[in-house]
Amino acid sequence: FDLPVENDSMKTLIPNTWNTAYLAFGSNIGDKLQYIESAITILSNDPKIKITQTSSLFESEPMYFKDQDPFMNGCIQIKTKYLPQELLSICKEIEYDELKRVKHFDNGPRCIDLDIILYLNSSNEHITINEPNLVIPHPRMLERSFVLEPLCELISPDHIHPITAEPIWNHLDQLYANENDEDSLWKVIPLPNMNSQPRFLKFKSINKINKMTNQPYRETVSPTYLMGILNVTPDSFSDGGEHFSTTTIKEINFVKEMCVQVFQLHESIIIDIGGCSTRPGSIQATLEEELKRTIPVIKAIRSCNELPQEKIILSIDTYRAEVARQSIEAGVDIVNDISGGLFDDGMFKVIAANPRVSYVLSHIRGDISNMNKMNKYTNTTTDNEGGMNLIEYINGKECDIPEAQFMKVIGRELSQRYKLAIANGIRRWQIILDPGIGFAKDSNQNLQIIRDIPILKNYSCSEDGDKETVFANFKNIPILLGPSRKKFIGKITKDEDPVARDFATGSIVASCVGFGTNIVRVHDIKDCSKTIKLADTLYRKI
Ligand SMILES: Nc1nc2ncc(COP(=O)(O)O)nc2c(=O)[nH]1
Repeated sequence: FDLPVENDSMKTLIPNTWNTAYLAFGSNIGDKLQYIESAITILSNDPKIKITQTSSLFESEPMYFKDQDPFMNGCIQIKTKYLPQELLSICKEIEYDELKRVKHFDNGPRCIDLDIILYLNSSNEHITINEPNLVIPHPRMLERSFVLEPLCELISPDHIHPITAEPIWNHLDQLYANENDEDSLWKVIPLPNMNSQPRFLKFKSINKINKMTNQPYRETVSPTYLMGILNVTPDSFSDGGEHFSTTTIKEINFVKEMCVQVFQLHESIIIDIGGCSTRPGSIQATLEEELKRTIPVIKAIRSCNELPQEKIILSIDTYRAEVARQSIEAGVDIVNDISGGLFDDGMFKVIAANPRVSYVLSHIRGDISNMNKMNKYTNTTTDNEGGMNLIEYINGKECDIPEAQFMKVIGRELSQRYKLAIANGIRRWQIILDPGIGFAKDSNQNLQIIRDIPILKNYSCSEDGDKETVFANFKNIPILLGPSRKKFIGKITKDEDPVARDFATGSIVASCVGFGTNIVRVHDIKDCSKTIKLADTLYRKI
């Protein structure tokens, strides 16, 4: 687009005030995430820069020059006192002086690339620049899904491009409407390296047009992950503690048997180790007891060289920060916290200190003893809490249809936890969402959660008028559901005994996949590995 060289926007910059900028990053050499993390850390250590949001991480095929490794891309939102040209110098210093980038040729391989995409003054007005060494908005941003996709996670659907005068979200839809395969991206969630090899959870959705309604929609096209439950508690309602033992031999043999079954159909398995039952009304184990049950099992699994370690993703099912911390040290890759950080103020800091550990942020109300009395989800109970003037979107459009109200309330409450997690330094790319089946929901609401997964996946909200708050957008964040053997199933099938609900759980698991769930947490690993494979083939054609 043709920008006037001289324009008034630069005159609106007030010295020494906090302005907003959006930077795009990319790397396709070496440990890409290490370079990205290093660049973000250097920026955050600068007193004139505050990192306010990071996007998801995406893997994309190289544009322009094809014969090179795939890129890892994303965006960050910063507050900065640097003027645009000063910020450009900071980015170049980080690329070439700090991280030793060597430029071979245009669009060639690079360890790190930092581009200024957008720059807004302290009144949130766009600054436009057209100088030989700096053009803002970035002149090629509208042709790049690896910039627009992460950028649109951080800006509201109403955010207008200052030159085209169109919402930037619309430019992303227009780009995808071309249906070019190289525009579709893999969302990657980093896990701790193993034998210095990077590991990731990978997810992919594509934008499609419904040929009958001509309406755009997003379709999940990546395989569903199976999360197998390994409860090492004596009272977990569903498996009666069949795995609870003072030695870890039983657990190791159980894991070996699971792997044999699952790896016939799936590339990897997530094993979720639980040392403290969260059955409604259950007595909570002490911290010491939970540590004694879980840490030895994690260490035993991780030290067993008969297991294909790189294909085993370990998760700890805990709401305690100290259990999470010691479990990470012992080798878990995911912290699965049913409380969304509510039960232990220290949890978010532990997760933020480990940017390669993934975090399941779940929805709940109250605590284990009273949560099932707190299942009133009408708009009057939660909106305008603390006077916030919330604008909520589904698929980028404000939506007030009654059918969406239930999941909007869950999305709203989850978004409060999400913003707090981000404010405590957790990266968006670490987060998996779980709307909490069986936690402060009645049977019908548990069924509605499964039906409404597409609403949650497309939920976003901004606090109108408050420039300081984070725009919470759940697009591209994977959804985990844990329906296995739960009471809402038994109520329909008349199965009092949870273990008798396994066959019915299989049907529910297939439905979860059909509604777009990305990870399903199950007890009956053998049969559900087949159910998930079938459902992926049927619904995702993979
Ligand atoms: N993320 C997540 N974790 C969980 N942990 C335990 C239970 C309780 O079920 P169990 O006692 O049968 O394991 N449910 C969930 C769940 O729904 N989601």
